[in-house]
Amino acid sequence: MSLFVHGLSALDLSWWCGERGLVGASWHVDLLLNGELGEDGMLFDFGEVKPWVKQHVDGTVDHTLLVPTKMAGVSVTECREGLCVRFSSPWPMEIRAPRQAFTLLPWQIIDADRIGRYLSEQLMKRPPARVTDIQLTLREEPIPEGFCYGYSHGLKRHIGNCQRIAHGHRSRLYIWRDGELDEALIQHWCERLADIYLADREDCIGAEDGDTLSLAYDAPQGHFRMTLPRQRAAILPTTTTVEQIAQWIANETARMQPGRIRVQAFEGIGKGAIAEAHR
Ligand SMILES: Nc1nc2c(c(=O)[nH]1)N=C([C@H](O)[C@H](O)COP(=O)(O)OP(=O)(O)OP(=O)(O)O)CN2
Repeated sequence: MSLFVHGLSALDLSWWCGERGLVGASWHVDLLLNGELGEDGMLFDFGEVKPWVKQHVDGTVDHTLLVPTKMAGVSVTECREGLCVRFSSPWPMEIRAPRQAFTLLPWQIIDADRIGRYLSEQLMKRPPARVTDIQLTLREEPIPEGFCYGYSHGLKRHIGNCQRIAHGHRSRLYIWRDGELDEALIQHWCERLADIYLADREDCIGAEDGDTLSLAYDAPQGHFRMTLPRQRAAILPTTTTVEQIAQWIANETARMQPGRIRVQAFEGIGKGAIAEAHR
């Protein structure tokens, strides 16, 4: 007998890619269980399946930076903050943060299917009674070409795991000008915000004009530090909540374009903010 749950939870995280660098990702979590029926006629109560899996993914990969430790140019060492992780290709980045901000995977590359198998294996270490096999799969939300943006960030004031300096999202973006959906504007922003790091100006340290951007903040989970090429980041005048991202896009767009601008920015799957601005 098999039991399935589609869209059981959503994962929001960042991962390091040999071609794209720091990539923000959001995935639906789907689950398939195999096993035997109990006397209650169930394989495993849906009411128990969901918190069991959600607790596991939230406590492991969710809101972390996935690091392929066997990729050439990746190094992991201990440091005062916890772990210092350095990447050299396709561009250099260093992050110092508490251990819980990273998921170290002894792989050369990261891919969604493999993460799904990894999580399935972890869950199978302590399977519920009567469950003989677990298949967890990660599924991208289908987003039309040109309407998708992806970023990484950290929210130092968040009491939960969003305070981690490099977690990210893959999301929809819609922009209207004077009530009309403006596909050219959307495409412009999606290209500008592809695989970008969004930094809060308040967290920037060091020289304002060099090629390297350094960020630092302290949050409830510990000290977070990061350096990356300035061209891989966009600096916002505020914190990078989705409300402020939507407002920043609206304000910046209104500065360049006449008319009433309305921005609907998602943060991951199924949630986000709407902001307006006009010139
Ligand atoms: N009003 C806002 N609340 C939160 C924001 C935000 O921008 N505006 N942002 C975050 C984090 O960035 C976080 O990455 C989003 O987390 P979310 O997936 O909602 O949080 P959970 O994992 O706890 O929720 P699930 O239901 O488990 O997906 C947080 N809040």
